[in-house]
Amino acid sequence: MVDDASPEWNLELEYRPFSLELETPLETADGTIEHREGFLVKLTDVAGDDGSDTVGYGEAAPLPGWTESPADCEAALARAKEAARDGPNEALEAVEEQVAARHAVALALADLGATREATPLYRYVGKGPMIGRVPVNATIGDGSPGETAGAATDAVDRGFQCCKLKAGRRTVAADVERVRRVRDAVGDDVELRVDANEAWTYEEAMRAIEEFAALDVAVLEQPLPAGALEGHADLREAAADTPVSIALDEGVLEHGVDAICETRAADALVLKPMALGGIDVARKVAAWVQELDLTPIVTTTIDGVVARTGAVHLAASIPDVPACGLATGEFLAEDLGTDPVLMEKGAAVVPQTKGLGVEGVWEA
Ligand SMILES: O=C(O)CCC(=O)C1=CC=C[C@@H](O)[C@@H]1C(=O)O
Ligand SMILES: [Mg+2]
Repeated sequence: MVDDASPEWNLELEYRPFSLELETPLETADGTIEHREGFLVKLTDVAGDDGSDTVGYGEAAPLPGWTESPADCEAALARAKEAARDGPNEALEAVEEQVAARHAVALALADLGATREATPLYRYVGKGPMIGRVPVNATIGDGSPGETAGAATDAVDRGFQCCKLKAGRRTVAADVERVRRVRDAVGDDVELRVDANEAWTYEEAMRAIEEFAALDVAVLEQPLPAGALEGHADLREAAADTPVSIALDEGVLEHGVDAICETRAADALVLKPMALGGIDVARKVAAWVQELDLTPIVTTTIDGVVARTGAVHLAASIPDVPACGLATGEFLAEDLGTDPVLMEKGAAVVPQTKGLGVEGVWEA
C-alpha cells in the first residue's frame, strides 16, 4: 500500500515490451536461460500548472517456472494502466496476483516517490543509513570442470570474493570434481556456493554435502525439489557440523517463510524480488527472515538494468546483507539502458542519486 498521506497523485502508466539476448547463456539444472523478455514500465506523475512531471521506471521480466506467463503479465499491466488513473493503490491492486507485473508497478511507484523526495531508492524504502556498497557473488554457469574453474578464476581476478556455481546437470561426482577444480584454482579465501536448482535426491545431496564440506563450500542452494521441506530439514541437520549452510530458493516460493522456519528447513533464503512480487514485498520478507535468525540473500532473475538496479537498492536497504546475486548484468549482450551500478572488488557500488538512478531507458 502506498501511504495515503502522500501528496496528490495524477498518474499515467505506460509500458512497452523488450527482448534482451544473453551474451553468455546461463546453464542451470533447470534449463538454459538464453534471452529475457519483458516489459518496461514508465509511470509519470503529471504535475499541475505549478510544477514539472516526475517519472518512475519499473520492469516486469516474467521467467517460466518463477512468475506468471508473459501473456498474463501483459494483461495485468494493461489493467494497471487503466487503474493507475485512480491512484497508486488501485494500480497495485490490478497486478496483485501477477508477481512480475506487480514488481514493475511497485518499483515504478517507489522510483517515482524517491525521485520526488530527491532520495536514493534504498533510503526511501528502508529509511536506514547511507550505504556505499553491497557485497555480491559472481554467478557461474553449469559448464565443464575447465570452463567452471576458468570462469571462477576470471571472477576472482576481477575482484569477486564469492562465487556461486550452478550444478546438478551431471553426476554428483562430476559436480564435486568441478568444485574441487574451482577450489584449487581460487584458493582457500574465496567463498564458494553451489546452486543445484532442485536436481538431487536426498542421497545425492547427502553425498554432495559430505564432499563439499571438505572443500569448504559455504552454501548449498536448493539441492532437492521445492516440495521437499522435510528432506531439506534433514539435510540441514546433517550439515549442522559442517561449513555447509542450506539455502532455499524455489522452496521459498512454494512454502513461504513460516513453513520453512517451523520445519527448520534452511539457514538462508534466496529472495528474488521479481518472483516475490516486488522489492517492497521482498523487503518485508527479508526483515521477517532476519527476525527469525535466517539469512536473506537477494538475487536477480537475470534482469534488465531497471530491475537489477532495484534489487541492488533492495539489498542496500537490508542491514548486514551477505553477498548477493546481483552481478548478473554481465550475462546480457544488450541492456535497457546505461548501468548506474559499478561492480568493484566484489561489491556493487550503490547509486546515491535520487530514485533508482537509472536514466534514459525510455528514450533508448
Ligand atoms: O544468484 C545469483 O547469483 C544470480 C541469479 C541466479 O542464479 C538465478 C536467476 C534466475 C534463475 C535461476 O536459475 C537462478 C537461481 O536459481 O538462483
Ligand atoms: Mg537458485
